[in-house]
Amino acid sequence: MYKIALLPGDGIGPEIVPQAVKVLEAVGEKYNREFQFETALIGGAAYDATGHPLPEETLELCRRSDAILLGAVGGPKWDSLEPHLRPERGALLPLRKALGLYANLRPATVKPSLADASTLKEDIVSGLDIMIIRELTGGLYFGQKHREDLPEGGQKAVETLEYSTAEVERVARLGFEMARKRDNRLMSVDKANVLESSRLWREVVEELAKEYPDVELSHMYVDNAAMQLVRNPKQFDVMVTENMFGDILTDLASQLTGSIGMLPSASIGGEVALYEPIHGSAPDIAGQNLANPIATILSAAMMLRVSFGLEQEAQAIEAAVNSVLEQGYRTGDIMQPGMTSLGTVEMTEAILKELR
Ligand SMILES: NC(=O)c1ccc[n+]([C@@H]2O[C@H](COP(=O)([O-])OP(=O)(O)OC[C@H]3O[C@@H](n4cnc5c(N)ncnc54)[C@H](O)[C@@H]3O)[C@@H](O)[C@H]2O)c1
Ligand SMILES: CC(C)[C@H](C(=O)O)[C@@H](O)C(=O)O
Ligand SMILES: [Mg+2]
Repeated sequence: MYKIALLPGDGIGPEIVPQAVKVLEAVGEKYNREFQFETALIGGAAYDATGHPLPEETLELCRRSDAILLGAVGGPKWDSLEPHLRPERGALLPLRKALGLYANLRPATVKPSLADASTLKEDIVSGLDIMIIRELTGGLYFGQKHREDLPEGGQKAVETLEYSTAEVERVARLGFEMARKRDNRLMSVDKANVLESSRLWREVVEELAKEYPDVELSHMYVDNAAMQLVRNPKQFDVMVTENMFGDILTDLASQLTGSIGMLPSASIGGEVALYEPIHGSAPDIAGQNLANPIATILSAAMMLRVSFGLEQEAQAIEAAVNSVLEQGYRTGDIMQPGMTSLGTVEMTEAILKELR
């Protein structure tokens, strides 16, 4: 029996997480696996109910679960709260930190039938399969932050960007290990021409490379990496980068796959892993049955593979998703002429039909 903590959160979160649950239940029935779900509040929803975006009970549930599935947090309703009470800074980041989830795996793969949904030309993206590893508990996000009033009026805002050797080494090691499981190529992305933290990053990665002579290591500055992802994304296999660069590059990469609604993620490195789509709470489409549930459903598939070692079950979900897309079913974000437009729930039903 696998205990899964569900944290739907805000916006489209409470719409998409139940879709992934239905898919997990169907997989459980088919392969005779038992999943037990327990739901907790996080983000704005938790703030509204308890006065804090990350209640102690939520953290405690996560700690005694085998894996966590999160929807998304945040939205305009909570944007003017004090930073420590905001869903992003008060819940999501502290949750990742508290659980020690220092590596975030974000695979950008273009499904065979979706190559023409990309903003790029089909031949540039078809067959694309990149694994971006984003450092998740360091860098600017977790540096010191403060504000100062200036004598001449106005303020100064300060954030520090810090990385230690150990922080770089553990995530880079994961990059090398991942490269070994794939095409033996690792691209480390930094800004070593300007940032001291990136100079250290590069030195540590270079040093570690001695342990992985079979892996072809390259370095690229982040500005160039953004450009190369659009110019010729298939040059990449595994990429590893720091927190903020990874945040930005993965939203960019998601568009190569057709939509941000397609890109799942796994945050690992601690005792219990967290799975979530890379997108946010999409307030503009929330509550309208418009959200693409596939990123969350594929995050559940990653959970089966990475946390539970259920490879066959994970593949069954991925195959069902591919098959539904091949049949021409689309949510609004990946809609193309001649295809059948479905809502969040109907897309899930189509996937469930394939799965059963
Ligand atoms: N992990 C998280 O919880 C997370 C991640 C990113 C943003 N956020 C938060 O979400 C809120 C909104 O942020 P944003 O608008 O910058 O980013 P967003 O990812 O929520 O939305 C960006 C655009 O993509 C669309 N989109 C996102 N997910 C979709 C899906 N599944 N199906 C179809 N379309 C989808 C949205 O409609 C919107 O047009 C903010 O409060 C932000 O801080 C949370
Ligand atoms: C909401 C925000 C804090 C978060 C991040 O920047 O890590 C999000 O953009 C993500 O990609 O998961
Ligand atoms: Mg992001």
